Amino acid sequence: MMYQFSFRYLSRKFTNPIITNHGVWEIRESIIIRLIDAENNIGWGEIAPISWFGSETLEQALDFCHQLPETISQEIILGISDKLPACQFAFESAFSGNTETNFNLTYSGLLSAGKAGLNQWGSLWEQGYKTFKWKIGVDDINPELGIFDLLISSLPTSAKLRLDANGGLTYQEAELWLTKCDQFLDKIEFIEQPLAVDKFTQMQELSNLYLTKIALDESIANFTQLEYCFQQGWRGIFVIKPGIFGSPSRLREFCQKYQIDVVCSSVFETEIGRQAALQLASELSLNHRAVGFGVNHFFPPQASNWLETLWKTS
Ligand SMILES: O=C(O)CCC(=O)c1ccccc1C(=O)O
Ligand SMILES: [Mg+2]
Repeated sequence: MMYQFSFRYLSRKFTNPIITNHGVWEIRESIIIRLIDAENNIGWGEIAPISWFGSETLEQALDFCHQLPETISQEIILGISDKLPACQFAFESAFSGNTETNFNLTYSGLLSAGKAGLNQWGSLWEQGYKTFKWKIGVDDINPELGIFDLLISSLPTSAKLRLDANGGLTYQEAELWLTKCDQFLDKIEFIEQPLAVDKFTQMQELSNLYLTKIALDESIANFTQLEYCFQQGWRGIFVIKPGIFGSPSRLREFCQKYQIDVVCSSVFETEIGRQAALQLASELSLNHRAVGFGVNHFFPPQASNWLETLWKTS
């Protein structure tokens, strides 16, 4: 099978910059790809790398697209290097051929870091969100623990909260957070990536010492890392970002074989990457945990004809 290939660069501004332990993220850049087969069927894909998470950079993805010929084969797609996981995802999912849009999923709403998160969950709750995620490890631990107290006591009893440290805590800070969370077991779903990627053994230790569940995220950003952590005996939660993880078929195979406890999450993609990622999420979310695909992160919202408009520009 041969495809005509074209691509466009896209950049969008976050309504509220995303603040994590890695710094401030204001603009989401990505690449939309289009593949057309011999019968004129069109497949769309999105390359949305996050290099600080371990994927390729946007520049590397652009270089890859620029060096491809205008007509590409299935072999080229299946042969994309593991060093370009966001590209693997985009090209492989462009022709996954699924048009389902009504996934049987529940969604987690992302709150801003710091005090700003305190007055955001209410409107999300009214929209039906029951699970929220709040970034920690952004400010000093004491003020953050103070804001946490306010947040956890204001949330309704049936709400669930996830804390995401993006690998930014020390071992001692993680112990303080886990001690705190163990007092709210009914409301805390898990702590995500408390320690840096090179602190796997310590995270395993923490998961044995505390009742609050721990989820790995940065530690399992791609297939090699996922296999490593699984082989080392990780049986906690696995946060998977399909958009940067790599080949969707290889991911599907692994999850089905080992039945791991998965939480799928967004990489702030457009509806193109989102559709493909949610399709995977609906297949992989065995425990039906809420997926981290909140909405309305961008301003202005995309017009309904944005793709058409994007392809008119060059
Ligand atoms: O998982 C979610 O709920 C939202 C997505 C999210 O938090 C995220 C999005 C882009 C990059 C990193 C992360 C993260 O989980 O750390
Ligand atoms: Mg995370």
